[in-house]
Amino acid sequence: MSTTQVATAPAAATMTNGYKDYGQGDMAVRALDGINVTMNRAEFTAIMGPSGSGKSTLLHTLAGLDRLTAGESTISNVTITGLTEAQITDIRRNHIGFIFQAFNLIPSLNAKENITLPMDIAGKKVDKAWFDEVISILGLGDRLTHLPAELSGGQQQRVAVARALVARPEIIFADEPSGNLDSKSGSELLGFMRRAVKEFHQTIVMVTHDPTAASYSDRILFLEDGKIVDEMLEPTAEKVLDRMKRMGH
Ligand SMILES: Nc1ncnc2c1ncn2[C@@H]1O[C@H](COP(=O)(O)OP(=O)(O)OP(=O)(O)O)[C@@H](O)[C@H]1O
Repeated sequence: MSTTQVATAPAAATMTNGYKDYGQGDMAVRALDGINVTMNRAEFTAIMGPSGSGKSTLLHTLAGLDRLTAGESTISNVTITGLTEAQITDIRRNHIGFIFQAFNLIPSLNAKENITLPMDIAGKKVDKAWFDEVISILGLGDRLTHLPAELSGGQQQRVAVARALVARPEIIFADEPSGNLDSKSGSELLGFMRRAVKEFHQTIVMVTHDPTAASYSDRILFLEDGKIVDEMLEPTAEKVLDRMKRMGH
């Protein structure tokens, strides 16, 4: 290994001077307004902020689902700004996992097939021991042959989480992952995501409106009008609620 590789501890994802404008002229909206952020490996970051502050836009541009108007972003030390769509798709397949509120499970595939689908598409071999560990921790062992329609909401969400984790992506982006779940399933899911960060050194970036969900993270970034206006380390639900009250939302 060369000394340069030893000397740098690359971030899972970064954005430098990120701007995103939607629309033109009078209709133009600046959704991101000069974002500088580093998502460190093995860290769980939550993104909070009022409706329209740019949370989803930040998640989508970091994940290469949408392009910045100006600025730069990296995944796994690769600058994705300026790559072709095909190259970005390749980076997404190989380095990124997604957990969205709509689970996006394929109705005709059973749980196991849904979980391994991204790896099958990428032509990657599934690590059997790791697969078994994820399934066991998520309690999905006896549900693997079920179709999504035969699973509860919480089980479907756990399948979506397993799908994101099994490939061991560099980084997982989650948009309100516990949004549709009852509070017990939601806290189980968030507890598991936290465990994936602490025990398996997974990197997770999650958008949420929920102070309790955000309290599972290591760090919260607060967005307002497309800018990061504050950061909270080691958050608790009380601290987050208190901050939201002080800021008037
Ligand atoms: N495709 C689009 N075309 C035009 N404007 C958009 C588009 N997507 C987002 N915007 C605008 O950009 C701004 C930021 O939107 P974004 O969805 O990132 O906010 P958010 O913080 O995720 O909001 P919410 O909490 O309501 O989901 C908003 O003013 C929104 O109306």
